[in-house]
Amino acid sequence: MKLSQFLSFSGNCKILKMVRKFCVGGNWKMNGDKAAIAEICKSLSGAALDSNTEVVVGCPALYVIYARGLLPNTISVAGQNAYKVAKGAFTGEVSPAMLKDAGADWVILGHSERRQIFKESDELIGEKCAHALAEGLKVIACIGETLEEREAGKTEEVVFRQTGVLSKHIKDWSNVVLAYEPVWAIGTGKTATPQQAQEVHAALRQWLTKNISQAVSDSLRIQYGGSVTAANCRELASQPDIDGFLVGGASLKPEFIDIVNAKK
Ligand SMILES: O=C[C@H](O)COP(=O)(O)O
Repeated sequence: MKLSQFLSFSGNCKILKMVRKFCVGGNWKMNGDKAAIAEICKSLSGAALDSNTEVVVGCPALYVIYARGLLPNTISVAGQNAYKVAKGAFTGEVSPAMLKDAGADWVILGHSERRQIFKESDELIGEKCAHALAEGLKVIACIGETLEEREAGKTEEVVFRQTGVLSKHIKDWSNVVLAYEPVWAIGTGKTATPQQAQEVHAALRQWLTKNISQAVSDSLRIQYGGSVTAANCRELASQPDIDGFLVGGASLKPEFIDIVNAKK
């Protein structure tokens, strides 16, 4: 093989390695009842969704079976939390095995609302991720800095620390999506600019290369979350290191379909 052919071949391999399937999650949080969930599922079932985008809806645990029964198989269902062990005397908790049994394929872990309101530590979130993966669930692991931390110039320090603790517990990243959600952008209408989000995603990818492996850095999907709407999703989706979204408020509305189709 001539040098020019080799360079072109290796260049193409690099491009192939970079292809990560866009993944959009809707996090319904503690919203909805049977009527509202039926309405959302009906609208998603009838929509023309980009088949190149993976779609996951994060449903309150109580409604996982119900939503699963109403959605097409092309849309996965996620729990929004799960405990770190399979069963036992943990009143009020739900295990990954239970979510799986109810029809969920995914679980969202480490959301900032879990970290801040329910005081979940980095360590507990890491343990939950390890157990959920061991039980066969795919995991959307959330990280992100508060406004105070951003203003103190600590964004990278915080997200690297959170990812570092995850990496102590996660040995195989193939069933993980990382969701970067700056806390100051969640539910506030203040979206990170595409440049701000891209900057953190690119820094995370460099961190992954240095601290885990080039393969994980190339293949791990990093979603952006925080006031994503139909109006801002396309520009965010055009950033090279943004591989999807984790959507809160807008996932309860018909505009979620436009967000799923942001790459179309
Ligand atoms: O999990 C989703 C995030 O908390 C974003 O929520 P939001 O889209 O309502 O800002």
